[in-house]
Amino acid sequence: MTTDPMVPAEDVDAKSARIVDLNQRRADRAAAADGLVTADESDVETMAPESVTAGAPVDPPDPPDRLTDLLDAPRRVPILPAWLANVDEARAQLARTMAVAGYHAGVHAVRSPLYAGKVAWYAPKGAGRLAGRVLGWTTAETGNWSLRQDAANRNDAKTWLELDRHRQRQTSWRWWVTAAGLLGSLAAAGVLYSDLTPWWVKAPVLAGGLIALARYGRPLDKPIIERTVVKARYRKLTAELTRKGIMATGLVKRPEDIVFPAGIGEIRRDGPGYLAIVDLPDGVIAVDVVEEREKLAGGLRLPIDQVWPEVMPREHPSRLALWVADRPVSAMKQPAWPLLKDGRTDFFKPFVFGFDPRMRPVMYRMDERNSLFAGFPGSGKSLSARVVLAGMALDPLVTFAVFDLAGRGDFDAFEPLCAPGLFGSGADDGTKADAYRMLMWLLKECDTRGPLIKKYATAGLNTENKLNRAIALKDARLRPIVAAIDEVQELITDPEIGKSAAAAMTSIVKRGRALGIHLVMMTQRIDKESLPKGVTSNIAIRTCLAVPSHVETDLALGTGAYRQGARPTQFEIGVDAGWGVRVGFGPMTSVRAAYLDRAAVERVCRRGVALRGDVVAGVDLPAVRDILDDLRAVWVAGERGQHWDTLAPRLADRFPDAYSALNAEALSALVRAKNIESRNVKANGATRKGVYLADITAAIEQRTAGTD
Ligand SMILES: Nc1ncnc2c1ncn2[C@@H]1O[C@H](COP(=O)(O)OP(=O)(O)OP(=O)(O)O)[C@@H](O)[C@H]1O
Repeated sequence: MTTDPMVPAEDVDAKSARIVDLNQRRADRAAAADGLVTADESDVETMAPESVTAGAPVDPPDPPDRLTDLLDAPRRVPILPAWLANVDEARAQLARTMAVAGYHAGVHAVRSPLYAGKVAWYAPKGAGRLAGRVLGWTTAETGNWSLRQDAANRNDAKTWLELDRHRQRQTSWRWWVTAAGLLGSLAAAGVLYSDLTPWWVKAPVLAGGLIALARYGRPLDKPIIERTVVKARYRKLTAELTRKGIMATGLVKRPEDIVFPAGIGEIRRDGPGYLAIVDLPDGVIAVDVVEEREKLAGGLRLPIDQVWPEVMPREHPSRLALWVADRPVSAMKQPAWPLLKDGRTDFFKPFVFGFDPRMRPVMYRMDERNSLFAGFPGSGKSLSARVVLAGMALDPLVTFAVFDLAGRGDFDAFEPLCAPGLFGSGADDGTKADAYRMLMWLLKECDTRGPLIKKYATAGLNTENKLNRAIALKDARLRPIVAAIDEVQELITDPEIGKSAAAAMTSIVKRGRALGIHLVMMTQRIDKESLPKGVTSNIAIRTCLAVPSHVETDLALGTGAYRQGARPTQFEIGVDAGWGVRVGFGPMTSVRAAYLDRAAVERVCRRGVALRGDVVAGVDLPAVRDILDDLRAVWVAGERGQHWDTLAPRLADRFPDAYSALNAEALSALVRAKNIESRNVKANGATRKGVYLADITAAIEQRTAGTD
């Protein structure tokens, strides 16, 4: 119901109506809009605008200058600068300073012959120019001559004579000064030239004098020393600039609608850049601005790599965090990985994985999680995952299993950490079969670990039925396992073992989490076949590196990730290698893994082997099974044929080590790979897909005949 806000509701007679002169009312409203008269108060369409309270200034503040301000200042500058208070920081600062000094010394040393040539060329010119200047001053001609000339041109003899008299008065004493200066200079030169002056005074004074003369003699636009530093494009972010940038996205109509929220909206330094937090107007959400990052960067007149708009997790969707770096982030040098030279990690605690655009450390955590690294070839998946494995090498309790199905050798450094049978590198069927066998071993571990952990939990080593460090330390059978598979899509899409491998992985990521089993998977093919939902949806930590579209983003990070602001699509392969968007541990963040080259990884792995006392315990891998023999072993006498969905559980019951995750589809794929057809089988009163015993027997006989 619409009511007149100026009239109390009880006074309104719903049936009554006012007779209004419409022409007069229109004229009034137009005049009111122009601010000429106040519109009629009883006009329901006329509203007094709410009073607007201007917020506090948000630009970075100037330092307080009054004593009371200083005393009341809520934040104080630390007594020691941050880089001095922290030993690592101080060391890094010193190293940076030395590196910069070394660089400049080198650059100028190489150019020194050029500089010497320039000095030799310009110094005589400088000497001539200096002599001319001194002479001009001594004779008092400088300035006076042109004035006299002017008087002469005007035939003004009186002025000319007056000017000349003035010049003579000046020059009479100046000659004395010049003569004294000349004598002093000659004496100084004599002392300098004599044996009284050691060479180490002579040389720098002479060089300094020549350089000074050359500087005086050179044209203004021809410096002697070349510029070696091109200053980075640096912009201090202000409220005006922030508004300008956001306006450039075209999403907001009026700059004043972009509000800096009280308390947190003050633009401030944050790492090597500025951070602004803004509230966007109604109907505009932060993701929209993230989407328009290019236009935003254009509005700020900065390279895109310097502009990092972000959605703020746990805030309302219209709140945007805009971080503007001092330099393009890809050109910034990342801090070194803190575990590079020493230190240990703990499977059950976070460790540093990489750094965000603001160069803040980003942590990684292994317990109760699994990992996925997805991205296009060259995006940096293998190197990113390698940092996770390198971190785990530094926990002596961790058992390793690593399979590199690309076979490029990115993971060779981890071989000494893996038990026999748990390392493989190659794009061949043998390596795939070994990786599959490793999955069977993990399934077996899932079966045996549960009851053991339960026993320790009841004994008071944990309040939940989950593996913790105390239990892992107590029982060698319960050491945490980190199992990595690079190019996992090769295994998942294998026509023979792919289906059962995917089923095994689904089971492992679901069950192994609480049992201290962490699967790390890497893939460059991001589609439904290579990344089955059953596997990915159960993986907690997912990192999506450079990908071409929102489809891959959502497949890798989970449905809706793109809508929530994940933009791995903006990373460029090559320049941005190693950058990815990560979800699953802390808020969604852009992170670049610490850069560890092959030598660094090898050093870390050697430390890992030493931490394990140079001993890597063997594991009890399940026997290699033959599916046809096993099917025969579970066949019930009298059956001609049987359905896949009956045979799969039979196999799982009889040989749990190998088949506990097997489903009908995976079994069918395994058997079809042996050239046996999947056929309609009538059994137990129903017809479904399955296999006939005769076909199995024939295939076995054929195989035996072939090997004889
Ligand atoms: N964190 C990083 N920092 C700097 N450079 C990196 C980083 N990660 C990767 N790179 C660079 O990117 C290159 C490719 O990395 P990587 O081999 O990990 O890519 P990939 O995605 O695994 O490729 P592929 O799918 O072909 O195996 C590396 O050789 C390295 O030069």
